[in-house]
Amino acid sequence: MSSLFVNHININAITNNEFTYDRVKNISDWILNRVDLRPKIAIVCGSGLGGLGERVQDARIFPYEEIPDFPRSTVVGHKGNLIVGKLNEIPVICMQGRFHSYEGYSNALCTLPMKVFKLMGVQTVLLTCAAGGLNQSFKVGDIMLIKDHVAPLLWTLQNPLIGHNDERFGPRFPACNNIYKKNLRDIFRSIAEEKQIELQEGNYAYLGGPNYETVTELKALIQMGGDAVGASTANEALVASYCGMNVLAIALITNKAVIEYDSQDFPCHEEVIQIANQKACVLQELVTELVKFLDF
Ligand SMILES: O=P(O)(O)O[C@@H]1C[C@H](O)[C@@H](CO)O1
Ligand code: HPA
Repeated sequence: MSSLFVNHININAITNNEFTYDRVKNISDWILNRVDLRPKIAIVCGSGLGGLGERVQDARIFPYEEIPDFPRSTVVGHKGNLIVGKLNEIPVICMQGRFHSYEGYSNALCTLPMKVFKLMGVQTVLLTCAAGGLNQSFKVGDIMLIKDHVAPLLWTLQNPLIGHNDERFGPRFPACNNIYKKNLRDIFRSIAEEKQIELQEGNYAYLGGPNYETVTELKALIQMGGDAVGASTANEALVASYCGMNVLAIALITNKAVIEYDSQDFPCHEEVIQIANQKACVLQELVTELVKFLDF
């Protein structure tokens, strides 16, 4: 077993057979037994966006390596802490760092936290990520509300719902035409308007990474309806929605995808982190306000 991984989970398991109800319940109970709060909102912090976790008050911080059967964060800009506490007085559980398939994790494992949230009683999942802008009208630093996704990787055996289906999580054949809830997007938009923060809305194209995309791939993603491209979020949104939780997802445009052949511009993770750090406070402000409206 690689040193990156803890406990008994086979991280190469492609299907969700590895992540049985009992195993997920064990993780959920482990967390619930250590906190008094019962958060109904979960927040996932994307690359460079973990600062949100520092806003959580009365925080109980669990490094991922302490949580049984939990993977570890290996990416720069992802601290690897699960935080339970209050944001703007509202109980939340916050992932300071997520799991990506390019880290060597199957998508079933990348999305395991969504099932843990479900068994903890979470009702709304708020996903954040860094993404490259495909839409030519987007600027670096823009915030994009995700309306829908296109996810070629999830058309393959990397779909996290493949394998035995336990109906206690969700249905065998979940509908996916309404994952990113309009009412939540409307709330988020009105908060942004009130704060006079410009907001974009569009579709997130998901690929597995770790390489950035070729020009032809980027053109194909645009043809498919993508407005921004990234290596996370769609897999989590799929599983959260399958589990019956409400999903709101926000992408910070950290770079413009380079869509010209022979360009000497190149995307890089350092730039992604740098822009995310610069713009994180705007996103944090919006999310901090938002949670007040999500604690139904
Ligand atoms: O976790 P997110 O989706 O925010 O991370 C993005 C996508 C890649 O993991 C990485 C590329 O720089 O940042
Ligand atoms: N492509 C893929 N993932 C990303 C990008 C990108 O341009 N920017 C941030 N995450």
